[in-house]
Amino acid sequence: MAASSSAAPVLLRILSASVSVVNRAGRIIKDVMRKGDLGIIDKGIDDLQTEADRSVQHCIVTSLSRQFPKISIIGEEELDSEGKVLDEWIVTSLDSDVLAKKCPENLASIPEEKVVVWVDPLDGTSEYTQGLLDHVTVLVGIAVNGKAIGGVIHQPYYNYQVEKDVYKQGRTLWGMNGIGVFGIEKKAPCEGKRIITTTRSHSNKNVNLTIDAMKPDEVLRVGGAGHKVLLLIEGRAHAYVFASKGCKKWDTCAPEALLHILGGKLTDMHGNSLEYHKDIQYLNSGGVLATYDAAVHEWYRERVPEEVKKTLPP
Ligand SMILES: Nc1ncnc2c1ncn2[C@@H]1O[C@H](COP(=O)(O)O)[C@@H](O)[C@H]1OP(=O)(O)O
Ligand SMILES: [Mg+2]
Ligand SMILES: [Mg+2]
Ligand SMILES: [Mg+2]
Repeated sequence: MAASSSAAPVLLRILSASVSVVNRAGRIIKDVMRKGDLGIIDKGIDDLQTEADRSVQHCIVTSLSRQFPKISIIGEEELDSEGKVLDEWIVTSLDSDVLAKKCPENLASIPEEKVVVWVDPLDGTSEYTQGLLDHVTVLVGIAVNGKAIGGVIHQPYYNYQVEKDVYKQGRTLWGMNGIGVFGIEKKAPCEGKRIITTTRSHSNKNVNLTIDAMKPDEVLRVGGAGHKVLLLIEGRAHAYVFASKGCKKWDTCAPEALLHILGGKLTDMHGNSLEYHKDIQYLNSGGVLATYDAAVHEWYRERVPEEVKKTLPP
C-alpha cells in the first residue's frame, strides 16, 4: 500500500514530483519544435538557448518551488521572474510509482531545506536546434549534503525511429540511493573493444588528445551529458571522456546519481568526486570522466595526459 503523499518522506515526494513534471516538460519541448520557431538566443560561444529551454525551466522551477518552497533549486537558464509562466505548465501531481517505493532510513528524515535540486531544462540544446532530437534530455538532479543522491532523466524523443506519434515517444528514468533506478535496463558494453563517447559540439584539442591517449576502437561524438550517460548505462560505450571546462553541475547531477546507483562512476578528469552544494561553483572546471563500471574508472583516469590535467584545475 503506497504511503499517502503527505506521509511520504519529503525526498521521495520531491523525486515523485520531478518525475511528473519532466513528462510535462517533454511535451513543451515537442510543442516548441512543432511550432517551427525555436526562438534561439545566443548566450555566448557555442551556447544557445531556445524558447523550449526557457519555458521548460519555468515549468520545472515553478512547479517544484510551489510544492517545496524550502528547497534550493538551481537551473541553467537565467530568466526574468516576470517571464510568462503559463498555468498549464504548473504540475503538482505526484508520480504514484515513485511514492510506492520505500525511502531508505538515512534519507527519510532529510528536511526540505537541506535539499538542492539542479535543473537542466534542456540538455543538448545545440543538437535540438540541429534536429538530433534523441540527444536531448531533461535533467533534474537531487543533492543532499553536497552529494548527488537521486534524480530524473527524461528523454522526450526516445524511440523516435520506431514510434511515429511524437507525443508517444520518450522515456523517463528515475532513481535514488537505496531505492534503485527505474525506467532503463543496465546493459554491459561489448568486450574486446573500447568505445568512448564524447562531445559533438564542444570539442577542442585537449578533448581529442585525451581520447587518443585512451586508444579507443570507436568514438561516439554525440550531444548532451545526460544522453552520453544513457549510452554508458545501456552498454553502448565504456567511457564518457570530456576533458574540457564546458559543462556545469546541472549537466552532471542527475546522470551521476543514476550512474552511481547502477555501479558506474563519474568524476572530474583528476578522479575527484563532484560536489553539489548550493553555493558550489557551477562550472565543472575539472572536466567529466565517467565509466559504465566503477572498477574500470582508474584505467581511464591514469591515462589522462598531464599537460591536459594542468588546463583543468579542479
Ligand atoms: N562550452 C560549453 N558552453 C555551454 N554549454 C556547454 C559547453 N560544453 C558543454 N556544455 C553543456 O554540457 C552538455 C554536454 O556537452 P556536449 O553536449 O558538448 O557533450 C551540453 O549539452 C551543454 O549543455 P546544454 O545543452 O544544456 O547547454
Ligand atoms: Mg545550455
Ligand atoms: Mg546541459
Ligand atoms: Mg541546458
